[in-house]
Amino acid sequence: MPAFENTVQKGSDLLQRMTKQDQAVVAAVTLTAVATAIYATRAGTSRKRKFHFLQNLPPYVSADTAIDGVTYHTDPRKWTEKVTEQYGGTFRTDAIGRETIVVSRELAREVFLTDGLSFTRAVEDFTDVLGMFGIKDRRRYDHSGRFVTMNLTPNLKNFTKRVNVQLNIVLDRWLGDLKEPKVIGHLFPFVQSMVSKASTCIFLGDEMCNNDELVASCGDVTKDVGQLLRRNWWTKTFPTLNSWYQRYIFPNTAAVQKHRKIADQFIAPEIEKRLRLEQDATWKRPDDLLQKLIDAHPASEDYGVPYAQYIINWVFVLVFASIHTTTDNTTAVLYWLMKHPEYIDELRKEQEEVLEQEGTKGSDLELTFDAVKKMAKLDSFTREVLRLRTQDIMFTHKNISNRDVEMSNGTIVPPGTYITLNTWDISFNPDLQGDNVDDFQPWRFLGSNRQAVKIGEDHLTFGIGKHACPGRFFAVQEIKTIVSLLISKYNMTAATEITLPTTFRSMAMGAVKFEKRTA
Ligand code: HEM
Repeated sequence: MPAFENTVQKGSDLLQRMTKQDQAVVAAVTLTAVATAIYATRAGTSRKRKFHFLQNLPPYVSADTAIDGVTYHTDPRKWTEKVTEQYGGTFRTDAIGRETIVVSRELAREVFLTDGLSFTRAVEDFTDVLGMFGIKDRRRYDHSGRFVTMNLTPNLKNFTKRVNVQLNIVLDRWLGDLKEPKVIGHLFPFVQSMVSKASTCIFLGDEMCNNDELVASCGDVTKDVGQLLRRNWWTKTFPTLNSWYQRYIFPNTAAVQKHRKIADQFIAPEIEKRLRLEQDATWKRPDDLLQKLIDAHPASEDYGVPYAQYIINWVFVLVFASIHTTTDNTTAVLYWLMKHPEYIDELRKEQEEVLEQEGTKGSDLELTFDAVKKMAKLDSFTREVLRLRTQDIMFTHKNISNRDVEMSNGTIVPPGTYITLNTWDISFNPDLQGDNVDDFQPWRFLGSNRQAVKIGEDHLTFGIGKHACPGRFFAVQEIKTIVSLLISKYNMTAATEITLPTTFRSMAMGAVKFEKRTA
């Protein structure tokens, strides 16, 4: 018997003689050895990259490097500012948890528009929400942008009415008739219940948005799935294992299965019901995105998974893109307002004037689509908050091609590596944003034709280019409607100190007191 086969045979005999516990120990040791080898190889590669003078790479600045007393972790905005002053616009860092090249504002458009550089694929490398939710063949959902542009945005006028009805239901539940003032400890859950109820109404229809379990699931699912990663710190340490784990292990965890089960229980029968009713010529098609998804994807075609599953996956593609992002930004706008309550009166005055002009004052539905659109001060306020939130480095893209991508300033992005935008250089640049960039100036964009939905190199919250967020019209409309409703109905004041976030990834904090407005 040749030596190799001999060794394999001996190994196999040995394994068979072992107890179950011994076999488990051998398996664990082997797995650890493989993982350590992968990690060591990656760490070696990353160390090699740090010899930038040998490879003509930009300088490397670790997130732990203190510059004038600040590290990325203690003050991301200041750190980015200091690094930019010291090293220029282009540098490399590990501040996003993996090594990336960071480039300045001149390259913003190019990063978003260059073929081979992908924002979505970079996001997936860090948090593969769709994969974790068990959506495997994700290229089938690549036309989500087109779907939203064709089916959500053109119907905003009609949808705003229904959004309003749902928002009022949630307000009644949380605040009732407010005989006594009420303090809400953190605004996020309150805002999330409004956004998820309103979005469920538009996505799944008027009937299903009365199902509290389903609405709560749509609200919580993004956070619950995201938290799986945070709880498993080691997935960050071993990036290769991370992707594998996200796709094959997380979909089976209780947190994900809970949301899948709720969707199967409530959405699947509704899809089947609608398919049956399609045969009935007198049936009135519901006006919601679920119906538009069914219409756009004929049940007779093969989608690789059962039809109801496919449509449910689509619903969750939309839920993941919209509910958490809108909640997060609405919460931010409200906290900025609590930090600067001196602007509430001006916003209320604008509201009164617009409602007078629109002739809706005092009616059941005061805040129509047109009324909310006309609130220019509120729009500028919203955009100013979005500017101040994009304050350090963001929008990591990955080179998904198999060749080097050369940027116009000569920076090389090797295949499989990351390039990130220096958003401090964009959001705090006087040429792009005007004077006093460090200050909160809510009317900064008033009368300038730079609305919150107007994307460009000076406003990157929604991306730019062919994949720019198609849901931004709905999102901004929702943010403005929620703020308008709250300031018109309640007197809101800070009940504790309000702290504003220092990075896009962190959140404002503070309790807010609500009192019923009498006038
Ligand atoms: C304030 C809330 C929101 C923020 C900050 C936001 C931000 C973004 C960003 C940065 C992108 C990627 C852009 C790019 O790749 O260049 C994106 C894509 C997308 N967003 Fe939003 N979004 C928000 C709300 C929504 C809403 C309400 C929807 C509605 C369903 C939505 C649907 C989508 C879709 C479908 C895409 C993928 C577009 C494509 O790949 O072509 N988003 N969003």
